[in-house]
Amino acid sequence: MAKVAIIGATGNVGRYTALAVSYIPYVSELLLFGRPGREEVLHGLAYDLQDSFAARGSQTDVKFSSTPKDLEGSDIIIVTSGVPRKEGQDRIDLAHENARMISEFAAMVGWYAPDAILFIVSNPVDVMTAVALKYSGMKPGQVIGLGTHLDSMRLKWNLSRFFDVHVSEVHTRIIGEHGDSMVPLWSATTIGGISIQNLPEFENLPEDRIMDNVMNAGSAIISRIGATVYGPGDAIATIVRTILGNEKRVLTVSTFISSEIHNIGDVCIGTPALLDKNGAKPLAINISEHEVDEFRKSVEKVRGITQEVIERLDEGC
Ligand SMILES: NC(=O)c1ccc[n+]([C@@H]2O[C@H](COP(=O)([O-])OP(=O)(O)OC[C@H]3O[C@@H](n4cnc5c(N)ncnc54)[C@H](O)[C@@H]3O)[C@@H](O)[C@H]2O)c1
Ligand SMILES: O=C(O)C[C@H](O)C(=O)O
Repeated sequence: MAKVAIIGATGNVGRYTALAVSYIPYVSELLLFGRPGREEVLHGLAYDLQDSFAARGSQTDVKFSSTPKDLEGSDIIIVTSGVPRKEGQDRIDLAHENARMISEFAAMVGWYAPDAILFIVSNPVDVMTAVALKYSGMKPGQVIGLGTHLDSMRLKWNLSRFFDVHVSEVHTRIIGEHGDSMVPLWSATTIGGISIQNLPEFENLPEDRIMDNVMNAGSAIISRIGATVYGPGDAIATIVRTILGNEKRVLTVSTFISSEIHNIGDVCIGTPALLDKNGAKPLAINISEHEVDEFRKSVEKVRGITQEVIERLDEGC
């Protein structure tokens, strides 16, 4: 049985993530963690979750804390703390502001729970995953970000509607930045196990319109309700369940790649990775020439911003 901690549990994503994660059968303890001064809110949230557990007959223990030592013994620590973007902002605009708090939380996790899996959600998630990797001192496979898993799910949904098939019949993935330079892998997309390019409907597929929907999903939700909540929370819970259950599924998370995809790497970015109880192992894959070019651009963008953010942090700015 496992202990899962959520740093940033009082936020929009943190709250729903707590509920979604509590449905995973391997979770015996849920720790809601926040900064000092947030104890009353954390306490209220713990009470409310307890009521939910009572209502559904769950034995999961829910605790709250702002004391770093309480992170000890966690199997997974999810970080959802950070400033979210507002309408009109890009996720990248949050980089410098969120990097400082992520570096501090990562150092705390590296100290108190060095064997845990550290799972970053805060945006820009690829850059924050690299910051967390550096400042936690943990091994690359132990530090993951939500990456393009949610984007891949958004594409899956759009394709299931276009082909009019059950969503579980669609296998697809998006790699690269969780942002404007994301790359859909049409070469790795199948419907009912058949390559999408071999289906007659493929020639009418409105690729640009679908990718527009996927890329703008976050801002379309934020402009209407202020935050994305259920999509990220359930995407996070899938990844947590995969890791705790040692399920060895291949999901597209942000993780450090050295040269796995066509010799491109030295960055934390969304890439297909095998997930088990030890964390993420990026897969070496071959993709089409066009996809390689687009992925290289995405990597260069994310690597550049990551370097700038880490330099500023190292200078203490
Ligand atoms: N990767 C993804 O797909 C994805 C999806 C949704 C949200 N996010 C990101 O997750 C983060 C949280 O989003 P949200 O909608 O829950 O925001 P929110 O404002 O509702 O919650 C923010 C949380 O961070 C904490 N926090 C804020 N400033 C802090 C500081 N200086 N020190 C410590 N903790 C601090 C708050 O107390 C709160 O718990 C944002 O960065 C958002 O962009 C990422
Ligand atoms: O779009 C955002 O800023 C939130 C998140 O990254 C998302 O894609 O839902």
